Amino acid sequence: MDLVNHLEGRLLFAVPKKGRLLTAALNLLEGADIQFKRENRLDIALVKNLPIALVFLPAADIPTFVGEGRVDLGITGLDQVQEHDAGVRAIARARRMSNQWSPKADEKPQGCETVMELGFGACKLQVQAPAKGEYAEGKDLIGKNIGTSFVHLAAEYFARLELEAEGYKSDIDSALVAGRKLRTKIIELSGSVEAACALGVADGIVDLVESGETMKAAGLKAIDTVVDTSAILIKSKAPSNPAMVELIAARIGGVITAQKYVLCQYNVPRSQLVEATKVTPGKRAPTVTSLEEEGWVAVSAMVEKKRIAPVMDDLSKIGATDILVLDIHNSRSS
Ligand SMILES: Nc1ncnc2c1ncn2[C@@H]1O[C@H](COP(=O)(O)OP(=O)(O)OP(=O)(O)O)[C@@H](O)[C@H]1O
Ligand SMILES: O=P(O)(O)OC[C@H]1O[C@H](OP(=O)(O)OP(=O)(O)O)[C@H](O)[C@@H]1O
Repeated sequence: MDLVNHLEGRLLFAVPKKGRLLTAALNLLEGADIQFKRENRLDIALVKNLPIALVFLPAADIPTFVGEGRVDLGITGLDQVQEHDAGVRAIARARRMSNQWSPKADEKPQGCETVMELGFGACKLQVQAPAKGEYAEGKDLIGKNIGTSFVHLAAEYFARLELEAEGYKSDIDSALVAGRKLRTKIIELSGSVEAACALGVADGIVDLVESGETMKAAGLKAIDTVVDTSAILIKSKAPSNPAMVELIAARIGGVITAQKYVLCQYNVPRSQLVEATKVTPGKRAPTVTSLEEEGWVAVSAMVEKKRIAPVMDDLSKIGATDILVLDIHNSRSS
């Protein structure tokens, strides 16, 4: 089937085609009941049960497609969105400087809007330098060679430091740093950035760190954080079908809530209900029902998964019994 000719009327949804975000993104789609079959080597898949087409793209390119309004929704890292935005600022500045900038009245609004954080893909974009070297802070690397795949964010980071070194205050306008001519040399690398210092290509790097293992193995230390990032759902500023965007966002939001919370049910003496409610306030409020036994109530409340063990300890302490913890398969709050 010629998929490209079957896209008419479908909302386009960009998903990372490989890498760190792929598996978690596919799990989210499954939880949201977005059913599709991806043919071998094809980067477009029609969704069977909704008027949507999935477009599999590199995480780094998704902000461009969404930001230009070519694709309505996307899953990517905040780092990638910020890198894209920094690139747009640099181009805008270059155009302004060369007097080529003329806004068109009929132009579609550009840029991505964050719909929600997705709760996976957490890592940090950090400035790193040799662990045994002389560089201890970002400003020590001014005028040096910096290897990175995040050239625009790295350039803005060093532009800020260079301006600060020249006496500017620390809350410098982003329009001033974007596309600024630098003393620091930003060297674009597309992967294995951590090798750049050991091989003499760079004095420092700007790269992602999750566990810190790669950085440690390469003899590097983190000296500053540029972006604290995780995966986000983004939408274009002028989506083709806003109602479908809302529907998908609500479904994905429900899956994320379900992944984050468990349902805690227990019995407690009514005299302890105020204390119990403090321990399990629920998302809005706990559900309280009377028990056949005089003076007792049954309580049910959503609790963050990561807090459930101490919550159970506290409930036991105040006299709760029959404490059950149930997984939530899916949820919807509005
Ligand atoms: N340990 C990690 N290292 C890199 N990225 C991570 C990590 N953990 C989460 N991410 C997120 O995953 C996104 C995609 O990175 P990843 O390296 O997997 O992409 P990719 O498309 O395979 O790119 P490349 O081919 O350049 O490696 C990053 O922008 C970041 O938001
Ligand atoms: O802190 P860690 O858990 O060790 O993860 C960080 C590493 O992971 C990423 O690289 P990736 O493995 O995606 O390969 P790449 O170097 O080719 O981008 C990133 O660029 C770091 O090198």
